[in-house]
Amino acid sequence: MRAHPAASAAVLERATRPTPLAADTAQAPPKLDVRGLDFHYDRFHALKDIRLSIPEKQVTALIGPSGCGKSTLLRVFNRIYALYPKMRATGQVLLDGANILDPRYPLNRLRSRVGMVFQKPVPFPMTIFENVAYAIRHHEKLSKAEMAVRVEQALQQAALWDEVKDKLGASALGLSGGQQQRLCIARAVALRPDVLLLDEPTSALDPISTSRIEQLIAGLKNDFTIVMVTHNMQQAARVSDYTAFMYLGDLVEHDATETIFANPSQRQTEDYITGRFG
Ligand SMILES: Nc1ncnc2c1ncn2[C@@H]1O[C@H](COP(=O)(O)OP(=O)(O)OP(=O)(O)O)[C@@H](O)[C@H]1O
Repeated sequence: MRAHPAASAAVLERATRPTPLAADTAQAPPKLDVRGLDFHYDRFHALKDIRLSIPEKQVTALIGPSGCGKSTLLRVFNRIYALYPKMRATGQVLLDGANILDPRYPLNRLRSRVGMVFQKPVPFPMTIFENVAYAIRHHEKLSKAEMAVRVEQALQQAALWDEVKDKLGASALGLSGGQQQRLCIARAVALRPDVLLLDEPTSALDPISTSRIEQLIAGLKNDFTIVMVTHNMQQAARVSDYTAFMYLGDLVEHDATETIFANPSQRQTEDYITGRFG
């Protein structure tokens, strides 16, 4: 078995850090439980009978070649497709046991429980404070003092507070790309969701900002269940506890990250992580 050298180094480095044993988390009920999920863009069958258990307060990475369905799966987890009549999902995605694909599951509730951060940071054209407060106001009525505390908490959680505490009234558009992405993370965590979805959160960032976001993710999993799409296998190896490999709409293999990178059970996974395709 020939694992990707850089990814192997990252796995080795991680091995020195304490991570919960797979057996521990396997006993806990999954936070998200995907059962027989199929997804169609009109006639195109983009996800095929996906079955996947996502453990609570762990980082699960979705990897695979371009077009395999990673972003589609991530977007199903907060039902973005519901906006488009020709897209449909069948099967079940249970969040704490309740099927979020059921149209009776209120979209507002889903959006407050499952937050999403996109590839390119998209701050609103308003102040740094308002970027975070705006999201909270949509879901909760807080006093001015409570709001100030919540905004500070969210910015602290996103490791941005120290850099912006003296300019909360300045435009968010004046922040650097890496700071803007952390602001988007602050906006998402401000709602105190259970699950954070990260769609290639560092692909538009420089290496230093990328490293800050990776450190941030390692801390955020104390509070949130994280599902992350990444093209960067070293990043998956460094940051995630579990990795799911997808190919042409199928979920080929899902296991502890160490296992996927050091000893995958499927040939396609091995070929992908050793750089033979993708
Ligand atoms: N809005 C859409 N309408 C029709 N087909 C789509 C749409 N979005 C995605 N697809 C198709 O669904 C498949 C999965 O796309 P998806 O974006 O989920 O892949 P991905 O693994 O995230 O790719 P990438 O790594 O390039 O972002 C692809 O074949 C894509 O062309």
